[in-house]
Amino acid sequence: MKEIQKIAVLTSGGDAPGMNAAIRAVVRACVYNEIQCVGVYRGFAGLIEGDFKELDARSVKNLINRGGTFLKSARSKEFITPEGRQQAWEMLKQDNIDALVVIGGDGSFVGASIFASEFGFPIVGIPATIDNDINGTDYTIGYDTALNTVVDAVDKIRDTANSHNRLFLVEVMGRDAGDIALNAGIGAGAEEILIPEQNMGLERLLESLDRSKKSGKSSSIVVVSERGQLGKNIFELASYIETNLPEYEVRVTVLGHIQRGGVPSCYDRVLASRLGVGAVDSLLRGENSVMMGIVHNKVKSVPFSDITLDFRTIDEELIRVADIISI
Ligand SMILES: Nc1ncnc2c1ncn2[C@@H]1O[C@H](COP(=O)(O)OP(=O)(O)O)[C@@H](O)[C@H]1O
Ligand SMILES: O=P(O)(O)OC[C@H]1O[C@](O)(COP(=O)(O)O)[C@@H](O)[C@@H]1O
Ligand SMILES: [Mg+2]
Repeated sequence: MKEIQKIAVLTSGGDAPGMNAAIRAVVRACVYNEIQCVGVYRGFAGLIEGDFKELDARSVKNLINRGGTFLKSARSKEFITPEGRQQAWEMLKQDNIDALVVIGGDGSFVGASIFASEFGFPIVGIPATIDNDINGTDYTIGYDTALNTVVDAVDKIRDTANSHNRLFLVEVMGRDAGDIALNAGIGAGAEEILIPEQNMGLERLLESLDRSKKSGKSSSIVVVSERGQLGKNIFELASYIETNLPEYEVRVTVLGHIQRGGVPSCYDRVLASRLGVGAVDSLLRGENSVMMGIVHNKVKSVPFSDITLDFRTIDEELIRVADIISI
């Protein structure tokens, strides 16, 4: 195996608060181990174009507290083609890069895994996405900050909902994962939480809202994951509720991309720092095609083959708690 002397790092897919802290940790772990570090701009797109920049310890100053990613991120259609990946490999070879750290989400790891096996190129992943939808790690970088952003927003919505006796439907992100909706929903005291993993059905939703009204609740918050299962978008759902339960005055708030920005929480900064150092350690141990995960608060290498499996479970205990505390 070739000794690792130069590592490249990139951020890919949807950005997440804490990505900068992860890049910083990778760069500084390289400096600590006397290895060169190269930043790749715009994820796999910049890899294909050879958009690289040498980074040293001072290049990543004043970044630990900043949201977004200073290396920028992208979703690259070209990297999905064999020609695109071949071009990326040429660029890495041309710059004498020995290994790559990919900071991104599930999609980025599918691409990284294919690339690593096609070219036998050492790659280690760092999970960063607000969605928390990656098997093999208890938490992804950015998720904690996004939860706090959602809870803060819903707290504000609660003030106005209560003043006007209204029902608010609040849409949150999460692609196909209900983690943000379920946890922020519990944290913000939502009346109902609609997640993609569970279809509660329109009838049960109406029954529940009807019960709430009769139990004396004057205002309510329903947190709806962006891919709810009820077959209606959030605006259609609002009209459906108003038609069937005319006693409710309904308003809709779509939180959107504010969930992806902002100052990373302390938890995300610490997680990003641990996983960044762990990624460089992992490459220096000779590992390849693994993601650094956090499992029971310990940093752990998880093979890409285990995390790209298409299964997701939602914690039934959380659903039960949400039901009980919204009575
Ligand atoms: N099957 C694949 N083959 C090659 N590259 C892929 C594949 N799936 C995803 N990627 C790459 O990973 C990028 C990021 O994936 P995406 O799902 O958009 O975000 P995330 O990594 O945050 O889940 C894609 O734009 C693409 O370049
Ligand atoms: O930024 P875009 O392209 O609008 O994509 C929105 C999607 O990105 C996310 O914010 C993050 O997802 P990824 O980390 O997989 O990119 C999802 O919650 C959302 O469905
Ligand atoms: Mg994803």
